Amino acid sequence: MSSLQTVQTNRAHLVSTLAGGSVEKYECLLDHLLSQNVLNWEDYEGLSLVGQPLSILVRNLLDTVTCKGETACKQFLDVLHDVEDSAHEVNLCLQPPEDLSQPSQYLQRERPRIVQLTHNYINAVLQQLLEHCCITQIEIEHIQLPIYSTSQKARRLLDLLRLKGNEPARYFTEFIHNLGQGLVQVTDVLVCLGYQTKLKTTISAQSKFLSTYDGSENMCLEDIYTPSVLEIQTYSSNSDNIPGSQNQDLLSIFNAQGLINDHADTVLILGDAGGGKSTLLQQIQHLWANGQGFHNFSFVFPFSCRRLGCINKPISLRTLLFEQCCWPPDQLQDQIFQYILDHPKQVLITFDGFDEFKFAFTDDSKHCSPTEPTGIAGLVFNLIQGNLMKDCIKVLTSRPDAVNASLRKYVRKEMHLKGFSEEGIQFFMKKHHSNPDTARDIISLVKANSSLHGLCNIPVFCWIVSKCHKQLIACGGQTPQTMTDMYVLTLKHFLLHSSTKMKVTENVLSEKVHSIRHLGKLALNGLCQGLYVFSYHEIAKEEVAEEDLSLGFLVLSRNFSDEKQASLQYYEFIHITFQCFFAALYMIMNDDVASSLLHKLFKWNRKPTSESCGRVHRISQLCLQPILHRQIKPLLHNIEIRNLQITATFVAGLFSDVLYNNLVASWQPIKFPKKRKIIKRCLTKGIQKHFRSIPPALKDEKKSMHAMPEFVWLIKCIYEFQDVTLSQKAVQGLDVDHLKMTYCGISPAECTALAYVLMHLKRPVGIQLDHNSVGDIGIEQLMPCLHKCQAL
Ligand SMILES: Nc1ncnc2c1ncn2[C@@H]1O[C@H](COP(=O)(O)OP(=O)(O)OP(=O)(O)O)[C@@H](O)[C@H]1O
Repeated sequence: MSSLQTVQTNRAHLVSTLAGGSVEKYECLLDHLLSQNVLNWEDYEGLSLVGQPLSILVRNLLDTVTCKGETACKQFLDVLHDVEDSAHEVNLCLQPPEDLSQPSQYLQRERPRIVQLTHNYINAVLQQLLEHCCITQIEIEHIQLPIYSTSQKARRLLDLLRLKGNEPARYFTEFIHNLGQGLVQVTDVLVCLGYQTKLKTTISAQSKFLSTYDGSENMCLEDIYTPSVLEIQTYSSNSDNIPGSQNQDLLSIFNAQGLINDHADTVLILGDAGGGKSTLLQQIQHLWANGQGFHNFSFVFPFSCRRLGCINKPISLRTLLFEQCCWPPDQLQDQIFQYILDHPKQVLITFDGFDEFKFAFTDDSKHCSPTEPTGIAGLVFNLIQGNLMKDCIKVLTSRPDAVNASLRKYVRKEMHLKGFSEEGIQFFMKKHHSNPDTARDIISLVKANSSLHGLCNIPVFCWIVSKCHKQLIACGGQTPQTMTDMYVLTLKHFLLHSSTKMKVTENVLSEKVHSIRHLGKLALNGLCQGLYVFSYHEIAKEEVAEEDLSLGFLVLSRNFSDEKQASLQYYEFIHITFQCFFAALYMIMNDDVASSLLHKLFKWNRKPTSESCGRVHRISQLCLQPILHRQIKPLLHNIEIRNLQITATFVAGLFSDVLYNNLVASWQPIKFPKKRKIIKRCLTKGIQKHFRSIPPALKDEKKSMHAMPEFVWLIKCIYEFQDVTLSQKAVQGLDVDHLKMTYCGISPAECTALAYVLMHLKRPVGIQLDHNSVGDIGIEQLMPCLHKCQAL
């Protein structure tokens, strides 16, 4: 009997078997018939109408096949036989594409196998195609309709690709084929795509909101993110034309411009406190996780050095990635980890806040095994060096001070984050306030007030100004001059808003003195012990009550608090600078804090003492342990230098006339006048010591002084103190013709302070400010001292 006759005589049987079977089986049959050209697309479309009863579709199929004659019927019977046979065991071996100029034909020929191969991972596949702009989100939504089974979704995808032209089909063909020459690699990658989807979901949720906003404001990153000025550090001797030093976008972090060391994998991003380093990383992670950028990375593993520092047991790379970022299904762990190791170029690892890591970088010990556990410091350092995950890009952010020369050997590229430009400030204000009138008022306020303007290029200050705009506008002419003024303003803002009962006219500082004291003690003890995250028990021990927590300065640590139970929650200050601010408040308001301690605050030694070397070990043990109630005095040495400087700057600022009077009226601390005198003396002596170290001029040469960053810090403290006589006194001993301040990390805020002090110079000097980020706003800040500049 011919095949045609077989089909015709067995029609009733075929209809009842096929129509009584599953839709999946019928559609699988169609896939095979299409792939073998028994059916053409027109036939296929007519035979795969959704919503039609299966019996009608089967009858139509038999009609179509019989109309096509003997050969078609034979192929039909063979295919039917194959489909029946392979119901449990499908041959998934894809044939390689011979001719990529005809990708649609390949996809049609391999259709049954592609459907089988991809349907379990269809979400991940669709995501991959979206990221490569092969399909759109709306198309995905159509494919993902809940009426379709996963196989049907895979078929809808293939149907769509046929209509989308050559490029998407070619990408998909390559994608499917490049996965490997066989089943194992194909599933490897698809399994990894599943893991990628999970990782993206986790990171998307983690990066959605800005972490350091107080609890009352749930600010979405994408609603507020403002591009900051990012510059490539080239260390070119020619300061007039530094190639690539201009503002860069986020993609430039990964391109080849400005490479210092081709063989290294670590990109270093430096920036000052509150300059936006964490936010920048968060934006990269957010864009990646939401398929909006950085598509060349299959996996992004974000780490906070603050959190890593608290891992005090040996850990392997594998555990680090899976435990800290995203846990894969148990049975797939080996496969996924092997894929990660085999494809390091597809992996991005970010380490945020290296200055908080508490371990100084060293390349002493080599660790190359991805599965053997080792100490967390060794693991991170070996990743940075490329002994682990060579060729995988690591992005490390840090405040400048924490990076030593031995780390620099492994830096591929160094970039500096310089905060907001003029346009950035305005952009931020407009994003922060949906009411255009409010945004306009704040922008005019900032523009009209030079010192405010100078501060606002640092994002965290921009946020403060924006948040406290009502008080600022109400201040009238008396807007904040210094960084400390800004923090006091924020303090009052938070205190006022924490209680609905409090009236603006009441002295909030005096009302809430106990809360400030509790938070201050916690902050200072924390700084002294390198603690930035506090357990519920530590908080309770420092007598920080619910009422103090409700002020909003301490927020739940996103990294640590997974549990719902109060006793398992961890808190951190909304920003590290606020921890420094509260520590400073505590030092000046508390008569128990000895005045001699203030001397120490301003006389720290840059070289590590034997005690501070030992800190590395001690702190790792202390991390997340209850705070020990020790004397504050001996531990002051242990404060990380940058934080110590910020705290000292706040201490100086709290003694400015305006704040001094305000705080005396609120708290009446007995030792206040004495402490003020000490600070004044420390600052004068500090700067004079600096001048005394200037070597005498060589014969026929001008006498010049090369300022160190500490000089700029002292000037900043003097500015914060806001005392004209102190400024005059500070520079009266400066007898130079040329003041070189290159590489001193000077931004507009420092320019304001420099102008405030240098305007009292007895005679004009030449000032050299290359390799800082002065910019137009900085020059504007320098105006008051320009008459003392022979050359700038
Ligand atoms: N690009 C940005 N767009 C909008 N807001 C920003 C941006 N960068 C920073 N901010 C604001 O400034 C705050 C501080 O920024 P961030 O924590 O990123 O600074 P940082 O450089 O990591 O500081 P630190 O070194 O002290 O940890 C953020 O919480 C946010 O409010």
